[in-house]
Amino acid sequence: MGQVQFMRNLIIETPSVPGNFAKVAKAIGELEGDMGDIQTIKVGTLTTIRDIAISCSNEAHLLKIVDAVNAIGGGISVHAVTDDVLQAHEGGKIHMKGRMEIRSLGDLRRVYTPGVANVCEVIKNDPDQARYFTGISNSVAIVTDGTAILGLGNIGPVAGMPVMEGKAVLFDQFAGISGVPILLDTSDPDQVVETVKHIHKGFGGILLEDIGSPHCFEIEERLKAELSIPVMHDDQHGTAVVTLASVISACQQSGVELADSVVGQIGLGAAGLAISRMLMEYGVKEMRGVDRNEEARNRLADHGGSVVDSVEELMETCDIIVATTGVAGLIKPEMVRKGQIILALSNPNAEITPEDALAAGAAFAADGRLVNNILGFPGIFRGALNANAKEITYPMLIAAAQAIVESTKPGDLVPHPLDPNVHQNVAAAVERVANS
Ligand SMILES: NC(=O)c1ccc[n+]([C@@H]2O[C@H](COP(=O)([O-])OP(=O)(O)OC[C@H]3O[C@@H](n4cnc5c(N)ncnc54)[C@H](O)[C@@H]3O)[C@@H](O)[C@H]2O)c1
Ligand SMILES: O=C(O)C[C@H](O)C(=O)O
Ligand SMILES: [Mg+2]
Repeated sequence: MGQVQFMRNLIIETPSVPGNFAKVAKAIGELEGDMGDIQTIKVGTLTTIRDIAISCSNEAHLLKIVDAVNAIGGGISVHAVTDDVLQAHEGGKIHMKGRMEIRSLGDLRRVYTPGVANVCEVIKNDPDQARYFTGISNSVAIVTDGTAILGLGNIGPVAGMPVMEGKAVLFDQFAGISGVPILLDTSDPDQVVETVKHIHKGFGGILLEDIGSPHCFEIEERLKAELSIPVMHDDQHGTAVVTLASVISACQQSGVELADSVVGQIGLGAAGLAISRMLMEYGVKEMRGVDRNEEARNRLADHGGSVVDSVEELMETCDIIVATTGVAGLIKPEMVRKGQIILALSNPNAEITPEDALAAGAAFAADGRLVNNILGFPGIFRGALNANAKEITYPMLIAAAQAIVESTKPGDLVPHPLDPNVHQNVAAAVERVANS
């Protein structure tokens, strides 16, 4: 199947006779539609209605699938096409909720005035008490300027809000952290730094998200230096942690020594430079990189990596390939060398699909849906907040990567993102290092 960007649900009616659903599945499969969740909405005496999630390449591809299902005949028909992804976003994905219910006047007086004044006094007299008597130490600001939303580019912070809300949902579910999106209408490093400094008191940490390069580097460095709470740019370090973990697992499983491997990075922006730096810090034989932007190439060289001239040259000369360009289909199957490990991490569409990379001879291949910073940032912040850490350091990040490797089942590259153990293990490892 080609790149998956288009997700819709087909509401399909079939006569309630065994074998009819198989006909539908065959028609969809023959056109390379990828079936997801299937829900039976109604089983009637005469007909059955199912809601089938489909991933396909584009609208034209979907229409072909609909036509093919309708062409089966015998009473099988597509009733409607719905957009479950859009529906799931109606009203937004997050909501600020109280942790206490107010059922009586007594509750009201405890939660609100006059009782609350006493707590304000306690904090005024000893500001550290805010850690216990407010939610500040459990809240992380998710800050974006909208300049590098996934691989969609500079689409602005409001269009990027669904991604930020998504990160907030993940923070809540996997780490019990309140993630609060902050949308900035400036990308100027001075203004971003000033703004975040002025709002940081309400948060225990700052997650910078989808802020483009090169301004993301200056913004993160300055905020880390000026704030005494953990600051992390997810696209840099969250991604680097998960990439390091998947590279370690791939090497372990294919009997390759990472220390003897030449690793090639395609795209040296926020994610690519951080991945290169982390792999060099961990220890690889050589780190090579390519980018269409000269400044980006120079940054890799400044950090000790070697620059090559083309994607083709990189593909020819490296054992392990990581790509973070935002350009779908950049790696052609004919560029893949037998036995290579290929992590094409751009979202929403990869530089090469894992299926195509494996078919072209890769030993291991994954995309950005699998190797995703979801496995890193919730646990990293949980661990840092638990330890009351003032910053997130390299040793904390390496410990997070090792915890991901240890949580990975044999045969897999990374753990399943819904496995709660991985987030707990990452948090525990980060907390341990922060406290040491
Ligand atoms: N899987 C994950 O967890 C994860 C995490 C972070 C970013 N990403 C993905 O990585 C991509 C890049 O994100 P980013 O934040 O680093 O963006 P970025 O804009 O900072 O970096 C992209 C870099 O790719 C380079 N580039 C673009 N086209 C190129 C080409 N044809 N050849 C060589 N270089 C090229 C650009 O010059 C730039 O330096 C996005 O698609 C994003 O979704 C994935
Ligand atoms: O948001 C994701 O899925 C991962 C990453 O942060 C990205 O920008 O692609
Ligand atoms: Mg991102």
